[in-house]
Amino acid sequence: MFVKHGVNSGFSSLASSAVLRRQQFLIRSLGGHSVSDITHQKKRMEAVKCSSGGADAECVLRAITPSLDPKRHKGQAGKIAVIGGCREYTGAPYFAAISALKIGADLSHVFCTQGAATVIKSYSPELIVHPILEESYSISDVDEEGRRQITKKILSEFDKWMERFDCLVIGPGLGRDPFLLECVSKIMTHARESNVPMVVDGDGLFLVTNCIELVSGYHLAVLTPNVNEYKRLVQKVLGGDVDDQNTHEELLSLSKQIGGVTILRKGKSDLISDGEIVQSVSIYGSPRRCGGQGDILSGSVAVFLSWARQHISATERESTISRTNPTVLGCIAGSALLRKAAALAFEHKKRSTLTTDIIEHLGQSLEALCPAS
Ligand SMILES: NC(=O)C1=CN([C@@H]2O[C@H](COP(=O)(O)OP(=O)(O)OC[C@H]3O[C@@H](n4cnc5c(N)ncnc54)[C@H](OP(=O)(O)O)[C@@H]3O)[C@@H](O)[C@H]2O)[C@@H](O)CC1
Ligand SMILES: Nc1ncnc2c1ncn2[C@@H]1O[C@H](COP(=O)(O)OP(=O)(O)OP(=O)(O)O)[C@@H](O)[C@H]1O
Ligand SMILES: [Mg+2]
Repeated sequence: MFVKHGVNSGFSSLASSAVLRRQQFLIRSLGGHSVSDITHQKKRMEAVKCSSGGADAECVLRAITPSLDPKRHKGQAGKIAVIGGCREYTGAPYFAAISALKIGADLSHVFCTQGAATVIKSYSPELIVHPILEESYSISDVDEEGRRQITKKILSEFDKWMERFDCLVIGPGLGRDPFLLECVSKIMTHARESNVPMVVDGDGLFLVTNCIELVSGYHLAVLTPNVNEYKRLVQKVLGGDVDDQNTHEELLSLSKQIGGVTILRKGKSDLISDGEIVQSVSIYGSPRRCGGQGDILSGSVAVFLSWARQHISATERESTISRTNPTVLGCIAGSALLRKAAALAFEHKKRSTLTTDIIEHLGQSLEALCPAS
């Protein structure tokens, strides 16, 4: 074990005494690294330590959250798009998209199927909903050429908007319809070509696990697997079962194997790796495991990732935080905020705590860490 866990601490960083062991592990498990690679990794590891000697998630969250500056215009605090929502699921994309707004993004879009769109719009007038996706059942009488035309239209509709987004969230409530997933894989390819960051969750992970090239080597991609999704990823990429004795090493190898994609493994503690470092967030959350908490997380990570990128481009690369991978910072902040909000919601609602209650506490949790004025 090379990650030190602080009691109730935000996120625990690599203890300096563990750096050497970590280097040895990297050399053993990853192989083929030059001395300069290792030195670079060592620098990165040191970079994630706070000046106080023990970085914590709240410190990251505070650093990357932008102030409410009256000079800023609409859109500068973030434009997020969720790609998800189908016949079965309308809650998941709503949770992700509304969480992004509640945290402080200016605009939140949802790209979903027609049937899901009306429902999602009725949940909230704040969301901008695009009913562009199609599932196989709605085009069952369309021939091959017709399907090609539909795919082309979906892509051109999406492309009109794509470059305006600071981050995409791909997968909450997307479903597993083959035609729809095929279209979404093309959307992902376009987004990647345009360097648009993406958080892949839920059925997006089902898609990516079966077609790892979609994200492999893409440094602006974040995967947020739950226990099942992680198991499937490990089986596919590392070719074995999950090893609960070596969680950090396994996550590091998994991320490395997918070319440095950032992975947030959800669980009792959230573990985050970009193939170079491993961080854990273990702030006390809630004992309720109602569905939808992962969706809040994916929307939150998208916003914080965008803010982390803004923060890094606006500051000297000298501070500890600004030298850390923005995708990792986004994961740390998103995880910390969700857990705080879940804890607050549980204090009020106990056994009846639902995802909507947690969403209602996102603002209060953020305010406690970063007062608006
Ligand atoms: N209120 C809402 O709208 C919410 C909607 N949600 C949305 O639900 C979707 C799935 O996410 P999840 O978390 O249930 O996935 P996960 O833990 O892998 O599966 C659990 C078990 O179910 C099965 N299974 C799942 N989907 C299947 C399918 N289409 N067809 C067949 N089997 C399927 C799966 O089987 P397996 O794949 O392991 O064989 C496993 O045994 C995703 O879009 C998410 O965003 C959630 O965010 C919660 C709130
Ligand atoms: N055992 C646990 N103890 C405390 N917190 C947990 C536990 N498991 C998950 N969490 C928290 O809940 C969040 C959502 O994780 P979860 O595993 O429920 O995702 P999910 O299954 O994708 O959710 P969803 O129902 O939205 O799809 C994680 O970020 C994590 O912080
Ligand atoms: Mg999920």
